[in-house]
Amino acid sequence: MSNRYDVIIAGAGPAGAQCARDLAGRGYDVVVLETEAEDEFPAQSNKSTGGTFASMMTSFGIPDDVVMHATGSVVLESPNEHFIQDQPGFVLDFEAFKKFLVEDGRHKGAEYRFDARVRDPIVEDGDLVGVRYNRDQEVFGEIVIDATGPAAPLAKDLGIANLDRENHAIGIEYLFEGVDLNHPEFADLTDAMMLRLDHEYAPGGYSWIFHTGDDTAKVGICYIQNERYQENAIHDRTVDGYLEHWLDTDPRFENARQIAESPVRGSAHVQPPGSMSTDSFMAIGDTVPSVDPVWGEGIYKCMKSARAAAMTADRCLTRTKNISAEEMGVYDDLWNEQVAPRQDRRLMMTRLLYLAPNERYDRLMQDLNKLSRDTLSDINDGSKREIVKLLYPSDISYLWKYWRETQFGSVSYSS
Ligand SMILES: Cc1cc2nc3c(=O)[nH]c(=O)nc-3n(C[C@H](O)[C@H](O)[C@H](O)COP(=O)(O)OP(=O)(O)OC[C@H]3O[C@@H](n4cnc5c(N)ncnc54)[C@H](O)[C@@H]3O)c2cc1C
Repeated sequence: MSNRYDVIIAGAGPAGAQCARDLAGRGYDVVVLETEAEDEFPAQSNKSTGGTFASMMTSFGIPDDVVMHATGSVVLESPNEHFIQDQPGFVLDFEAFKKFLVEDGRHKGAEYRFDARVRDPIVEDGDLVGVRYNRDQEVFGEIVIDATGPAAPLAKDLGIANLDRENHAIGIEYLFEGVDLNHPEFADLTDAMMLRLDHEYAPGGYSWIFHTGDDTAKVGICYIQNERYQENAIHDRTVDGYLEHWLDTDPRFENARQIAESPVRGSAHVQPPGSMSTDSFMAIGDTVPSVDPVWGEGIYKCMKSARAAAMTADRCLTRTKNISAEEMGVYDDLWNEQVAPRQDRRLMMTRLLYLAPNERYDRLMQDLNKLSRDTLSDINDGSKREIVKLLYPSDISYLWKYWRETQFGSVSYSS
């Protein structure tokens, strides 16, 4: 087995595995190091609801057989209102999706090493030349890519990722059967992906029901964990406690039974990305935080960042033959232009959304019902003009709260 590659990728999540597909497809020697054992893969990393849209499926050639259920609409719920947008989507079997990406990458020539927990970068004479994994195993390469999600061991070591605990969002989800998807008190969730803004069930975040066929659905919640976002939270109630509370009090779950044994758990960071590359190094996927305010499309973003990294590696290894920080910086440019344009505004929308009280969510749904489909898509893309249309003078208090949040963090002023 060779121990020298063009590109070393840490992590076989959607980002790492997609990047390997792209690079191997272009003829590069690429190795992916994944901490989980192959016979269990994906175990703990099987952490996503897998809701996505046609653009992701077609852009990355994802086959229908990893789709658990095709949906026809997205529903947004607040405590007393809802908004329905017709939009074809797909709830992926996340395990099958991850396995497909690995197999397809292998087919194209990528090498995978499972049971390989990446520890730190190997730096010689100031140059990054490889990666150390497990106890003392080493692998060498021209370019190293961290795609380990929030773990980010390489990016952290190289001072690239500055993932802040204050911006940490956690999530939990179960698969249920016996869910009443067309309850008279709520919107019809048959063939829908539903996101609910309601601090009773997800203080400082949102909860969801994604239909997965018949009377089954993925049901989960996620929220930002810091004090400011937890103003509406009940002391000592854990994320599991909130999900239980939702299940106990929402009539749609009266006859619901959990199907899968263990819950899906995961986390992400809601914060600006900062720098994403340095000499012969790039950070991709959830190692770099990026959030969509309305739909939360993590998968599409991380696949696009994988493609941007593959394009950059191709350019640096073949065209410019230069892997300096300046050349690798092309990746940062592509990320800001193509992966998550106008990230600052999208981030602001996301944070404002989670800070607003329940009554404001009801009004938001009423307003969304009056807007055109294009307007909503523009809002999700961070259009200032369209965002302003949704704001009221009374929102000044949340804007103020948001400003203080971004200036001072949450714990320093918990009055
Ligand atoms: C509960 C939940 C629900 C979600 N639902 C949706 C959704 O419906 N739609 C959507 O688009 N997005 C969703 N997301 C977000 C989406 O899942 C992520 O954005 C996406 O999985 C990120 O992919 P990634 O490859 O960057 O990282 P990850 O998926 O985190 O993959 C990282 C990989 O690296 C491996 N790894 C970690 N540490 C090491 C190490 N030291 N060495 C080697 N390997 C390592 C892990 O085992 C894993 O395989 C959800 C996230 C959560 C937590």
